[in-house]
Amino acid sequence: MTTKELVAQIRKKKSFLCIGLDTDVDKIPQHLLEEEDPIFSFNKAIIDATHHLCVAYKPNIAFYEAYGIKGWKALEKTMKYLNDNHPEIFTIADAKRGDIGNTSTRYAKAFFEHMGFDSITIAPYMGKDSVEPFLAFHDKHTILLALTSNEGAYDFQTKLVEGKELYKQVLATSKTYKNSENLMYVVGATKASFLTGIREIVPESFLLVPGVGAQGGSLEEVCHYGMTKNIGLLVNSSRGIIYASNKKDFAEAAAEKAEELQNQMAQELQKTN
Ligand SMILES: O=C(O)c1cc(=O)[nH]c(=O)n1[C@@H]1O[C@H](COP(=O)(O)O)[C@@H](O)[C@H]1O
Repeated sequence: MTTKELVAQIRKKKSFLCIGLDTDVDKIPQHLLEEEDPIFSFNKAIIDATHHLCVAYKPNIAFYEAYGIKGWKALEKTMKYLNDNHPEIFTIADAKRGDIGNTSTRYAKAFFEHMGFDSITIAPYMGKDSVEPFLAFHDKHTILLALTSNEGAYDFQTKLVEGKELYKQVLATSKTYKNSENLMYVVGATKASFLTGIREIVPESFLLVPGVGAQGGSLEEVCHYGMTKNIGLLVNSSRGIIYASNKKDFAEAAAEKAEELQNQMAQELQKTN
């Protein structure tokens, strides 16, 4: 999917919501455990109930890898279901990969070609030759970790390197990479006050912003400091939506939570018109 198509979907649905499919068998409703593939059944029910309210889904790969081959199959089925039924939805493999060049190419093939994702999250630590293999894929997006939502973000990301915070170095340097137009960045919602400085370096780039809901970030602040003419934001919530209920009404409860966020987003979008 191109960025232009993503922006068109955001305007059409009045939503820049990304729903995180962090599907944990210990948290899903008990009755689903009787199904042949509980993880896929859960994801399908969530997708069926929420796809009109969001523009993206972000399966966090750890939640699938944790169940071995069964988890991987559930992920493949989820991606096939999404691509067959909702090709207008932007998909994010939250895999946080990155390795030497030839290995990065294999990761890119796995997620972009085999699994059919539109994008993948990448750790920038290994630098240019570990990121560029992902950028080489046409109409696919590489979402580089810039300033993450967690407490440990302050261990390295905000430290000064040659007089500039490391996350700012990541933003500035990555703009010099080949095919850098395919870059997006992760900025945690808990770090909204940093967004003004971030927008000085990447004024137009899309930002994936996790951390609203369970981690306490504020949607209003994120929009205030981070929104651009072309929106430039995908705001993710995982647990706050998908585990709104662990009873039979889980999908309806998820849709209610998603709708609350979508309503707030529609109001924020009005401000950009
Ligand atoms: O790359 C991410 O998506 C990510 C980056 C970050 O800085 N913080 C962060 O929470 N995430 C992911 O976003 C999701 C947040 O989930 P909730 O806190 O349940 O909404 C999880 O899948 C995290 O792995």
